[in-house]
Amino acid sequence: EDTFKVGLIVPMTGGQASTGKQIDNAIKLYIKKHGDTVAGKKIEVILKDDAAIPDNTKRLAQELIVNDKVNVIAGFGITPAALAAAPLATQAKVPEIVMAAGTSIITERSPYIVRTSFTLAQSSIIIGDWAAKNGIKKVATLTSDYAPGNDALAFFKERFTAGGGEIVEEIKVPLANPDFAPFLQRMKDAKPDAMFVFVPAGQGGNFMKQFAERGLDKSGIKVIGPGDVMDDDLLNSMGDAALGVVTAHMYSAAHPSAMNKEFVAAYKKEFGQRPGFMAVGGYDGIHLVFEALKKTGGKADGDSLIAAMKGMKWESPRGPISIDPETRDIVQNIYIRKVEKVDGELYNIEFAKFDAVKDPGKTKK
Ligand SMILES: O=C(O)c1ccc(O)c(O)c1
Repeated sequence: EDTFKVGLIVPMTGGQASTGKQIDNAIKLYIKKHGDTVAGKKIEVILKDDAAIPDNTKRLAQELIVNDKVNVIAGFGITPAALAAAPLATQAKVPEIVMAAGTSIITERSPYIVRTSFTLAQSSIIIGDWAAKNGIKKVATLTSDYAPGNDALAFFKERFTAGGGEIVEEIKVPLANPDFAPFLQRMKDAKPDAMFVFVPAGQGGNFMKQFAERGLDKSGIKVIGPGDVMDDDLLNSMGDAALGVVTAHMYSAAHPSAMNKEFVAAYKKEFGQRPGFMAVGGYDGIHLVFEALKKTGGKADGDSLIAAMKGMKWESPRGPISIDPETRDIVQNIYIRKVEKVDGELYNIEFAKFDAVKDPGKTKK
């Protein structure tokens, strides 16, 4: 009666484990700072590891809803996991808070889905325009072969070619354990001005390692993309090969706001490493749940919570954000950033800002 249960389903093991760990850490940090009681209810987070396998996600969501009677389900490290839970959210009228996955269609799959992460379309249109306007003429693309990679590719390509750019090579790599080496050799031979890269969180370190091993860092081929490949939790271990990489994204650990400085310091103190963008999706996702419950005065049914979440606005470590009342998707600033060394550490330094970007990928406008 006076508990409010959050069923948190994230990958804590397997190739996407860094996503789950960042989200779990961020939620712990949020609750440490804000307490665990809202509108007279004690918030209980029940963590489940789906290893980013959608069949697991579906089974866990079902168990959490039916047995544990959770009030919301949250997390969802990859798009197929978020989609697998959508019919259950609809059927049970339980809000599904997407804290990580980034394919545009997700929020259209259930009226109970609200997203606090990002869409690939949001950042890919911006890097597409930027590339065309900044002397990049030929681009080879390398994208992870599943829904968010396809969104990143489609939205980048549309803007970059509209701006006069040419795509000279398109390579798709498998989501699980990709070996980039054979593709990187082809990239080197194709001699594009830049490589547009989308790999999900957790894979950027391996990508940059293989990039440097094949000497591409000295080939004059620039790396550009959405910011996933330069995730802050791995960036500092990539070495100088990452210097100069330009990406568009919603979060940098170097975002110069007072709130972010405090967030980064507290996260580092607690967990011994930098937060990445997945941590911020989790931090804002739990904030959304807390604030919605405050706004309903403790009414915990799905319809009241979703109504409270629509149009909500707040300041995040990433900057000002809101929930689009029409689409339930996140509206946020997208920053263009360049990897630079500051006090001996690598950071994505923001140098341009696009305010309040809505997801450009909705089929219903
Ligand atoms: O599956 C996804 O939607 C998705 C998108 C972007 C990421 O960086 C990621 O780790 C997962």
